[in-house]
Amino acid sequence: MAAAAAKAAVVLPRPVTFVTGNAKKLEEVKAIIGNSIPFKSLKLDLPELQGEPEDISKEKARLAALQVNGPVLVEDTCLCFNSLKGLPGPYIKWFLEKLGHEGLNNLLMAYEDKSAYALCAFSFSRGPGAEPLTFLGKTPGKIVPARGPTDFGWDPVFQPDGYDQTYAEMSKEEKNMISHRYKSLALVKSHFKEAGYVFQTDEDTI
Ligand SMILES: O=c1[nH]cnc2c1ncn2[C@@H]1O[C@H](COP(=O)(O)OP(=O)(O)O)[C@@H](O)[C@H]1O
Ligand SMILES: [Mg+2]
Repeated sequence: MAAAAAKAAVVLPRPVTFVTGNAKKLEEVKAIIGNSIPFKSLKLDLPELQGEPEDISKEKARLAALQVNGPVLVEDTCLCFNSLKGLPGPYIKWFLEKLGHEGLNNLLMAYEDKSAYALCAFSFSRGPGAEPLTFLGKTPGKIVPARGPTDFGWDPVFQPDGYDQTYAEMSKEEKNMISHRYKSLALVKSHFKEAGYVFQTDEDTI
């Protein structure tokens, strides 16, 4: 009965499955969480839901947990323009695809305020039926004409506050120290630390 634990550890039946089909996101998540959370990645075709970022993220985690039948992490990224009351927000993927970097700038042509924020929502579900927890990370900045490499989404048109480089012009290490994804994952990491989840491996005989 050594130190009757204040709370029993929650045993998760396997590593957390991070559901994404986006190789660039996966690269950043790996760089940011390293070995702190045992996870594997899986590309699942989940519906792109509509609504508020937090609700979309929770619902996605519920659906993913059912499909995976185990613990899951899902992530969604929004790019929100203050002049447009937060839009394109969760719809940035389609806006970027259809309008490109120049079109995103043009959306703000009629407004003096070019400020925006990148918002990352990670949701974690322990498994089917469990209520997902959501962790939001937000980095404020502004929308600028594209500068820097064009290998990841809207990175070239987003310049975080306090920097004179766009996300795309920054080194990966630098972006990963201040990004919306970093901030959200910092909360995910502290949740895992706090909860002290135990991951059951094949060798365990429970
Ligand atoms: O950190 C980022 N920098 C730049 N673009 C990003 C970043 N994170 C996501 N994106 C892009 O923003 C959009 C967000 O959509 P979503 O989060 O649904 O991506 P996914 O479906 O590709 O995983 C996508 O076009 C994605 O490529
Ligand atoms: Mg998506």
